[in-house]
Amino acid sequence: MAEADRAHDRRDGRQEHAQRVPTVIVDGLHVVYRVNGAKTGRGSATAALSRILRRGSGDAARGVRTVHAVKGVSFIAYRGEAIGLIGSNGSGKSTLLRAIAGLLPAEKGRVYTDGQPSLLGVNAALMNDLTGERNVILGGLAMGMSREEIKARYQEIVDFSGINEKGDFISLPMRTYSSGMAARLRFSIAAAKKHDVLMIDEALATGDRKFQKRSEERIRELRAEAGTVFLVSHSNKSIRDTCNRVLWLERGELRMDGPTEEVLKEYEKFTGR
Ligand SMILES: Nc1ncnc2c1ncn2[C@@H]1O[C@H](COP(=O)(O)OP(=O)(O)OP(=O)(O)O)[C@@H](O)[C@H]1O
Repeated sequence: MAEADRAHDRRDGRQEHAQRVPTVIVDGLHVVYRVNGAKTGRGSATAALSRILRRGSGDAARGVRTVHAVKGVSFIAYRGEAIGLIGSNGSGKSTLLRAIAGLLPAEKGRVYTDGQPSLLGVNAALMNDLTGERNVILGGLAMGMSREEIKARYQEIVDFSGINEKGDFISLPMRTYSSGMAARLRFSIAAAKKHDVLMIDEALATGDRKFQKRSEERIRELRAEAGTVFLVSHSNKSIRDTCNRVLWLERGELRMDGPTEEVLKEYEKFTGR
């Protein structure tokens, strides 16, 4: 090939690259949980001793049960995408997100990410005995924001959460909040920062309708800011309103991956809704 052609190809490649930047690559991922002492009637000291003395080193010999939660999942997520994760209870959605966030090891296969993905609700290391106010600072610092950045965005975070709509709750310890209020504050803190990859697990289901609308709006903004958003939800409406692409998991396997409407149509046929 002539040098000019090669240069042209390189330019084309760069253009393509500029248009679709991968943020998460999941390649043949398997995740297996190991549960110790899962069988009943094995809690006694003698049973434990005989387990220790038993020969063999396999999981079964050690009395460990395994749950194969994610089975050979592969996909590439790009910048600017909002990807919904759907599937029946126990299909592996949360497990997949936790593995992408680096919180669970891969049994087989690989996960490549651009930067550190933020998993909402886990990465926000909030403390129940501290006030909402202190938690905004703590959560902000935990996400890598500077004190100045947090100060500048503090009011916006509190306003977005709506915690103070019914009185001065932000100066009370978080343990006095309802689960919905706590979830709203967590979402507001996480959403205050620009994320390369933001993963939200059912967060929208906890707030009331007004807050859901606000958070859906924020997800659209985060997407526009060129990050990638993953959303696990059992609400097909939330998925429709916020996501442009959907991954459908069933029994740990990726059953379908495509545009929201196409996948939801098949999923609704499957669930009979
Ligand atoms: N900590 C754990 N230890 C052992 N098994 C687990 C653990 N967490 C989840 N599992 C199992 O892994 C499988 C996938 O669970 P996961 O929570 O990822 O599903 P999900 O699709 O998020 O479900 P849901 O819609 O009910 O939240 C299930 O069979 C579940 O029992």
